[in-house]
Amino acid sequence: MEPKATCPAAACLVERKFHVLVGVTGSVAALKLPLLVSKLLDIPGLEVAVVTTERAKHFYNPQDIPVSLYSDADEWEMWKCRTDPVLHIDLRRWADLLLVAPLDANTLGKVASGICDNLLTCVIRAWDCSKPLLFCPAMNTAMWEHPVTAQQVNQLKAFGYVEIPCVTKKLVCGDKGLGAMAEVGTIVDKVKEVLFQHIGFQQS
Ligand SMILES: CC(C)(CO)[C@@H](O)C(=O)NCCC(=O)N/C=C\S
Repeated sequence: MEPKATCPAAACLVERKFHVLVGVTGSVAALKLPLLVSKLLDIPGLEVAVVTTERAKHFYNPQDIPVSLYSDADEWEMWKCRTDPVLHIDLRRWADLLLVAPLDANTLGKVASGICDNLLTCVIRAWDCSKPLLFCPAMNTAMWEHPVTAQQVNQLKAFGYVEIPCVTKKLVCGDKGLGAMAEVGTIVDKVKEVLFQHIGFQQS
């Protein structure tokens, strides 16, 4: 995952790219994934990879995702015996920032309670909390308004994860209300903000 330096000295001279791992889950807002990845790639110095849940695959075409796209099967393809790499650990090491967009109601619940039954939730479960984790909730308004949602969003914030709040829209099912994923521009601006903070730390 890391660029191979030709020699140790060169390693410190190579300004490696800032690694953004995008997690995508089974909200209809996952149809925005190609646009989100495209806008992130417009930021100089970023390298992007995607981890998808199985349900998210219903909402985008993998041919529209021009970066590495990992799913549950990849973990099991890679690991056959004890000396093989563990994909969710490789990914948590590779990533400097994790952006879960959209975070659907199901995965919100899993993350809030530590369930890790797929590649994405395993990456999150193993996440190094010294690195930024940003999440973009997206779900039907009725789901958003259920009292468990606020409890679980607050639990993720208590972990130190950063919420990019959902917005009010006429949703695809016809309901009008909160639950729409934040606009892609808002999400990308937040990533830039965190990135510049991070670089600021590096340069200080
Ligand atoms: C899809 C998009 C981005 C179009 O603007 C917007 O409606 C949205 O974020 N919806 C997510 C909410 C959701 O998952 N609804 C599921 C049932 S209503």
